Amino acid sequence: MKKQKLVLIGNGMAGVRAVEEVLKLDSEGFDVTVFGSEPYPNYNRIQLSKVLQGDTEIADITLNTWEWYEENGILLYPGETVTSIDTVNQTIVTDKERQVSYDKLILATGSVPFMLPLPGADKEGVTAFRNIEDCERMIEASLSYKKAIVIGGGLLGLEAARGLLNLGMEVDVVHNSNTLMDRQLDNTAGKMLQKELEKQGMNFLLEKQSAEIVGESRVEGLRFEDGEVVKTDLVVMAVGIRSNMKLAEESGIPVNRGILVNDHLETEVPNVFAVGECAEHKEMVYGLVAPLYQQGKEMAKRICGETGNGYQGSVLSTQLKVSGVDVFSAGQIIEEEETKSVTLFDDWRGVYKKVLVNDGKITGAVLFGDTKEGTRLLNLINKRAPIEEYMDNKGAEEAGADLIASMPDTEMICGCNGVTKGAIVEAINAQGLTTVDQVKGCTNASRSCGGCKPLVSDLLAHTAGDAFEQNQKESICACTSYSKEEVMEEIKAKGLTYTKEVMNVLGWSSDEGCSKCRPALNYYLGMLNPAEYHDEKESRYVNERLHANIQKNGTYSVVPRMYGGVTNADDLRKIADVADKYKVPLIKVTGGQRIDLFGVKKEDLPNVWSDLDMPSGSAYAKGLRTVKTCVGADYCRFGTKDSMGLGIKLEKKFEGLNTPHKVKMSVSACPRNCAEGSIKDVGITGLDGEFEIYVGGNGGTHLRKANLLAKVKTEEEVLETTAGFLQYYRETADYLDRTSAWVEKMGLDHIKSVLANKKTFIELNHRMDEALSVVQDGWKQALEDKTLLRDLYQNLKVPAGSN
Ligand SMILES: Cc1cc2nc3c(=O)[nH]c(=O)nc-3n(C[C@H](O)[C@H](O)[C@H](O)COP(=O)(O)OP(=O)(O)OC[C@H]3O[C@@H](n4cnc5c(N)ncnc54)[C@H](O)[C@@H]3O)c2cc1C
Ligand SMILES: NC(=O)c1ccc[n+]([C@@H]2O[C@H](COP(=O)([O-])OP(=O)(O)OC[C@H]3O[C@@H](n4cnc5c(N)ncnc54)[C@H](O)[C@@H]3O)[C@@H](O)[C@H]2O)c1
Ligand code: SF4
Ligand code: FES
Repeated sequence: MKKQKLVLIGNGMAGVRAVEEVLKLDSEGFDVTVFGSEPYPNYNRIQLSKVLQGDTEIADITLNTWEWYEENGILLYPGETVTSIDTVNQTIVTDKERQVSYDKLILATGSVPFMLPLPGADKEGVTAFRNIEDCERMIEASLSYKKAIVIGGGLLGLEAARGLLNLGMEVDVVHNSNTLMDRQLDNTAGKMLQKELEKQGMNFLLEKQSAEIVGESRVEGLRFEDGEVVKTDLVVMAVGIRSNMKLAEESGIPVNRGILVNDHLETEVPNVFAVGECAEHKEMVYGLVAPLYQQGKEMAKRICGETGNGYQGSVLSTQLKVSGVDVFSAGQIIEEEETKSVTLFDDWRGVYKKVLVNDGKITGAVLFGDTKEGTRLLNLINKRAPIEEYMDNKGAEEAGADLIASMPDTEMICGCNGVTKGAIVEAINAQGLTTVDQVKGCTNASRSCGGCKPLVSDLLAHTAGDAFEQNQKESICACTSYSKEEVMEEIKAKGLTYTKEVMNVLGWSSDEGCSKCRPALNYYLGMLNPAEYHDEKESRYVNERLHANIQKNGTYSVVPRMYGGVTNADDLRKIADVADKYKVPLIKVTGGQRIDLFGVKKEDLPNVWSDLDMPSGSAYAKGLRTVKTCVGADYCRFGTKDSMGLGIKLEKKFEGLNTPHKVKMSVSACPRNCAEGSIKDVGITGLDGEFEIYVGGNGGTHLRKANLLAKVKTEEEVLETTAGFLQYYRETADYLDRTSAWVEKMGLDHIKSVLANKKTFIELNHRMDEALSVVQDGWKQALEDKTLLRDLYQNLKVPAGSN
């Protein structure tokens, strides 16, 4: 049967989940095309709070990898915005003038942050907090500026404020009412929350009306209506969101506060659906993922021609993601005339619980300081349970009964994803799951805000018993319970030689593995057996497979190697000729002292490399990127050493080496450290008669100053110590750990003691030499292998917006 064309506008959390639901019901029925204005695959927007707070990284919040789209045959156009819909001829047009027809269209355009229309709101230093760019903007501001104001004391504002405090800024939160989170908490809980956050260092300006953002081109202060001006370098607006429905409205699809939909998420226009924050269902527009995911499930049934009761609306519950503060609320928050409540207020322990009752039925709850009962209360509110049900169980809990054991199977464990205790227990028993990650992989529980992780963990301990206890170690991914160390042991003991074999022999739960374990296994296998192992291109991330970095607009960047940042007229001429011939729109000098050609079309990549005839700079690789050097003794009057010469030697020695994550190095010829060794994975400083070797520095999001590993006398010793350090990192780090994280994990003293052991040091160097003996240049290898060339550059299914 001919496949139907399903087009999704909006590559965000609600839209992509809805597509997952469609594929679950009918994996063969649709050709799916996805447009997303943001230049990324679908990521967990919720976790941006955690990124800002320094608990996770942007790289770790991807929900659906590039490979996921590819594997499911989905055509993704990232960084491309749909600008109009012709609902009569069933076509859409994008800002790149691409026209695509559809049989079924899903609008999942989300929300736009509401920006207060204050005079001065367009100044530099004023931002929303909605997407990766906003998050990066705040992190960047924290590197140069000291003071921030967050306007809005709701969930978003408080999570942003906690993040900015963690980034070392002073933070004022400006709120227009006298209670924080006034949409989610009552006055008592709001005041307790304020006290707790003040202890953490937040300053509150309550009942304040902002009037103007003052400053020249950049924000310098915020003026209130009462005339007071508070100084600031950054203003974050977190005063709510508005449905993003402009496209729908302009295309004649009926809207109100959102795009109007019925119980099956159908708009009033045939074959056009809307889901997520852009949709309005029964006068409600939702701003949390739980209802959006429920909507997606019901919509998928209708799209796949299945029957269902349709979406019936959701009871909202919220939890603030600020560590050290437990707040939960659900359903009704404030008492009405007929409302009764069960209240506990323990000022001593800082615990407050209020359960609201109408007609003997539980209708809402507010918890502060102890939120263990949150999920249970949400379940009771959802089924409008009689208050006795809560009180009876409360007795059991107080008598010490196990909360998890006493939960019925129908009770919800993961509110975001609608996963019940019964579903998790069934998955644990049927598939022998022993880790939270595995439960996430199989059931979706804990895949969104992560708030239910402790409950999932308790449930695992209760259901899997010993197996869970033994498995407190981190498994590589949800496909297996094996840790990295165990997998490496098994590879060595059983002589395993390729990724599928490892998965097979070690009983992976999925035959194909996943985007987390495939690249990791490929790395571990190659590292353990460099001479024999055939690198599996298909197990690498897409940038590494293509030997180029995909850019926002779907084109690629090309960086030839420029050893030690030193170049010559011939190379510069070649680069200029290539730039002219392929109409390269941007030539940029990088922070690593080389030249980047931006905007190269995918189909031009092989010819560009061939014409350049220079080694690849591996700017895409988990391997040595750059060795930055200062000008050194030959030219600088402070220089004590030939920093450029040593930099070139280091780069020539380690280029092409695979490492768990990217590695950046530098060499400076005096302690003035012009090549910035204190933020490099390996930074060398030349002194009179010796070199200092610093390791584990990081200049990115998680700034880390490098530690002094060793002082040595000669260049030879620098090369050997670097080799010993890098090989030990290669052998013991988890795949995707930067040296900064690894040094913290292992401890500097431990690494020093390993390298101080002469025998171990020689063996590490020996194994490094073995690894280096087989490295190949990525571009050369691709150019020489015609099959590879064809597979990589002609068969790639993700056009990523390419022309
Ligand atoms: C920092 C932060 C923390 C949060 N924490 C929580 C939490 O703890 N719990 C919770 O439940 N929720 C939380 N949320 C809310 C949650 O992230 C949203 O409810 C959810 O992401 C909405 O999903 P969506 O798909 O409707 O919209 P979005 O995720 O915004 O996706 C819409 C996408 O469509 C794209 N788009 C729009 N128009 C077009 C067009 N014309 N063409 C192509 N693409 C287009 C947009 O660029 C966007 O990428 C948080 C939100 C933020 C910002
Ligand atoms: N943990 C979570 O669940 C979480 C975290 C972050 C964001 N979110 C979601 O993201 C969306 C945006 O969050 P939000 O906090 O911006 O929205 P919100 O509407 O929940 O809160 C905005 C707050 O700003 C206040 N406000 C409005 N105008 C103001 C003004 N002029 N001056 C000072 N204060 C003002 C409001 O009183 C309100 O308390 C919401 O849908 C929210 O549910 C959820
Ligand atoms: S690090 Fe020292 S030697 Fe090198 S350029 Fe700077 S001042 Fe000169
Ligand atoms: S409750 Fe949010 S991920 Fe489970």
